[in-house]
Amino acid sequence: MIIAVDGPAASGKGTVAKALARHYNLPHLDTGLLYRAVAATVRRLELDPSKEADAVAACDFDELTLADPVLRSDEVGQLASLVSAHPLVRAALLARQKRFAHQPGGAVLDGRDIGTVIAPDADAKLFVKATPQIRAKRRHAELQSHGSTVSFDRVLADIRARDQRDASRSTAPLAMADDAALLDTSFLSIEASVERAIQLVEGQRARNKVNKL
Ligand SMILES: Nc1ncnc2c1ncn2[C@@H]1O[C@H](COP(=O)(O)OP(=O)(O)O)[C@@H](O)[C@H]1O
Ligand SMILES: Nc1ccn([C@@H]2O[C@H](COP(=O)(O)OP(=O)(O)O)[C@@H](O)[C@H]2O)c(=O)n1
Repeated sequence: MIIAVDGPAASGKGTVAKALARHYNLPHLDTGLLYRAVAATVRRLELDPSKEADAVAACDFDELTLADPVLRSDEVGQLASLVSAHPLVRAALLARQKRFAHQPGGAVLDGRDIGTVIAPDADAKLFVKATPQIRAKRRHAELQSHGSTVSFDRVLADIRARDQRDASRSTAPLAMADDAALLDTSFLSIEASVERAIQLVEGQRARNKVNKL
């Protein structure tokens, strides 16, 4: 079974995707980490994130970069949203994500374009959302817990800028797939979000079975 989980920054998609992977015993890929690794590599090599060729060169990043805590920073998140808008960067990361999604037994992936581009054939698709204020509050708390001193206003402004850039780019913009189920986590605890996500996946699986009859 392939489960696609998409949504904007700090909506809770990673939390839900990890919990679904545990529940269904499936491997999980946080695709945002790939774009963050490209961004961190651009920064380390002092390349220009606005130049497509520079960003493409960084797609050949060292695998160890994926475990670097710097990937979680607000700055790298912003840079990731810049480099991810280049069509050739998306193309360079496409095969790896498609392979992960279509491995035997299935997988759970979270990102921006899983249900629309990486796995349009997914058995279940969720689009996770929450208000910008709530997402900024969660991300701010998360960054603080990792020692960051970034202000709440800065995090909120960055989230809004990233939402705008991710939704308006021409290649694979952040968008809810027509056949995705919406999960608004604004007023749900993590436990309630996960419970609802499992219900939605089960609903989609039941619908698929009926459609196959
Ligand atoms: N429903 C929720 N209620 C409160 N906090 C949440 C909820 N879902 C996620 N979080 C917290 O918000 C932060 C961002 O969640 P995460 O799943 O990483 O978001 P995303 O993958 O969409 O960026 C994390 O610190 C996470 O623990
Ligand atoms: N499938 C994906 C995943 C991430 N991204 C980009 O990578 C950036 C960082 O993604 P992320 O999922 O790590 O960010 P958060 O939602 O965790 O804040 C996003 O702002 C997107 O620009 C993308 O374009 N497509």
